[in-house]
Amino acid sequence: MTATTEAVAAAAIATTPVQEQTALHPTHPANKIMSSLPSTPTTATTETSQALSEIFFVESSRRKHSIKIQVKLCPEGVYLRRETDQDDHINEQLIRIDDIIGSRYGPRLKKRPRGGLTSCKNPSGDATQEQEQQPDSDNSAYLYIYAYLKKEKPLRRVQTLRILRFRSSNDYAENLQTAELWHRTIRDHKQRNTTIIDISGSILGSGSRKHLLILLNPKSGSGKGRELFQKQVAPLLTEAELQYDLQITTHPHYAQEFVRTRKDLLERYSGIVVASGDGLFYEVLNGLMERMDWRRACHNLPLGIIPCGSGNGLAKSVAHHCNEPYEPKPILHATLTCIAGRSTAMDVVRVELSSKDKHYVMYSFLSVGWGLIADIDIESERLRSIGAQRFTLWAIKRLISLRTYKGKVYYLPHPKEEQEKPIAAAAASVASHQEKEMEKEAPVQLSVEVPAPPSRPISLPLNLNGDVGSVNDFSEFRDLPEDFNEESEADPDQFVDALSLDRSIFRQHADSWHSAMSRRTAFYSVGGQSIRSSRSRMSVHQRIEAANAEFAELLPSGTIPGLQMPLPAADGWFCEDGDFVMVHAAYTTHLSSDCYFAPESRLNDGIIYLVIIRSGVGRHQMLNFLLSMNTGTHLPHGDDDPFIRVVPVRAFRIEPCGSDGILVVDGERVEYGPIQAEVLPGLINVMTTNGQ
Ligand SMILES: Nc1ncnc2c1ncn2[C@@H]1O[C@H](COP(=O)(O)OP(=O)(O)OP(=O)(O)O)[C@@H](O)[C@H]1O
Repeated sequence: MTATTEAVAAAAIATTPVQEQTALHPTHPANKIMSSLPSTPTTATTETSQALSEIFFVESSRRKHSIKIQVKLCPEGVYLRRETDQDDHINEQLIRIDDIIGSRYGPRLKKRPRGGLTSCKNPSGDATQEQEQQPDSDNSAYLYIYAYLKKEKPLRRVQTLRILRFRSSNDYAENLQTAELWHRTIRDHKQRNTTIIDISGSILGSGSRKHLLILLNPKSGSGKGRELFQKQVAPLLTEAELQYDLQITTHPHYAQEFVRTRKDLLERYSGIVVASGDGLFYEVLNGLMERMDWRRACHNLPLGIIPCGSGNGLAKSVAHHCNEPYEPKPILHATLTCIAGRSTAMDVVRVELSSKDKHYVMYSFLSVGWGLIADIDIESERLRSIGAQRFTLWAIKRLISLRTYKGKVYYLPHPKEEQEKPIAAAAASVASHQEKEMEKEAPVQLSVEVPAPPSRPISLPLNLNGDVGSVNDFSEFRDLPEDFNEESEADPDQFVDALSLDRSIFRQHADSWHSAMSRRTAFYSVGGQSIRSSRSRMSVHQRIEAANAEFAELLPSGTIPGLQMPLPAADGWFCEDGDFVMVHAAYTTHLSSDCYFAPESRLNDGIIYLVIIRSGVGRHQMLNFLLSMNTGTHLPHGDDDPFIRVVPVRAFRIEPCGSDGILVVDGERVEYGPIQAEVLPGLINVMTTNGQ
């Protein structure tokens, strides 16, 4: 079939809804869009990179005149230009290729989409008999184009369906061929638009036709995960023609194990989507990090989140990053983000914890908290049945009896912060303010019965022993463990076991792991044994180097000393010692969908925002702080506030005194004790709409 303007007279366009069209005068600048496009109808071409263009007609029994619509399909999207017979009224619309999620072609859908089809006329204006035909005898082929147009003020996505009806031929197969060509062209334009080639030349994102892995926690949030998925997510995936494998978790750690052990993860999947809360995302991230090929997995498998949980801090942060709407349909909007086929690098934070004789390493993406917010989060769990009100109630309770915690907070300022504002100067200024403010705040402090703030400067560089004091050079370096015995034999299989990243082995020997990566040591030691092979001709030092090189591949190398080691002043560590109401570190903008905690944060800025609130802060100020967290106006500007400070850092360590308190990582409680964290910039990729 040759599709000419006449031949396409028997095509129809129907729209749902039509509110996207704007009335334009023929001389309106937007008309230039159309004139700059290829003008001849090219439907019959087999080269899908070319623009397709055809004239469609809309017939309405209510209208006297037929409406002619020129439709052009170009790499930029679908342009529709509508003219009435009088030719004095033109509407024009561009549906951007980014806003189109997919299309489908074939016979008319049995279930008529909302808005329905509009029957058509041919160019001569004769009413067609076919419009009255039953679907069975209809030889038209239909193309359904699914789009979600982005609108500002208020920011939203408007669901839009365009239906093109092809019936130039009496032969259904020929009409279908034309519809298929349009469908294929849309798909090609979309793929070309979303294929991301990274600096190493490899293809990321959904340019490929691999499956998506979707992990769904049926128990998350209100426990309606399955239902929400079926109703809101699956239809969009179908419209986007995305193939996916759905894994429904059956118990805690299911997702972590699945991701850790699935052998063909990289070969089969183009990305992993978590349909759940932040807890399951944490599992997936840590499962990936426990894989031997973690580096490739983190790089090649973008992670997406569809918020079915109760907190949903990451989903909100991603929406914020891409300037995408979130409420009132967070699941719809997040699904659109996951199927957009683009990704952005995101920071991960490596967290080390130590409690009694145990030592853990975990990877976090949201926050680490100690003190007030962590307490409210965890202690209010007992009121879960009353919903989100539990936070407000518990916050009031905790404000009335404001608790403080004694300990030390160390931090390594982010280089940007160091350049802009020398931290020691800032600390001195905070200290002098603090002295002045102490007098004003004194009555409130008494009434809340919290200890007075320390009278000495609160941030000072550290010496070698980790004590606050003068700066000394750090020069200690050991390259062999003291007990290293060149002649000792070890079963090479033990080496393999140690590298298998079995979680129990990993945690059991975590000390050795992190010390092998520490700057201070460069030795490899597993469970007190040194590894050697009698067959090897390598020197001890070569073997050490080789083992260390292998370690470097196995886990992201931290750059800060291990948790048991002192923090070298030469590397610029600072320390605050005293009583704290809370210390909360955040690396995404939102801790939950309504907690805009770190407004300055960016997904991949390599910065941890450390919010430190010292004892002595007034209850009224704390109340304001908590109430303004949802608008992001809770943090003081500059260094004027003597009690509340925000320090952009690369790494930090908290050493709480005593054993009574709560520590949270990504909103989940962890064992109470020393904890340190370091940002690993841009370690993973998360699905976004803009790929920036
Ligand atoms: N089938 C399951 N049954 C019970 N618990 C599960 C199951 N699957 C996963 N989990 C666990 O449930 C925990 C919480 O899940 P998730 O984070 O998805 O929901 P949430 O707590 O409601 O949301 P948020 O973390 O955003 O507050 C996870 O840490 C995970 O280990």
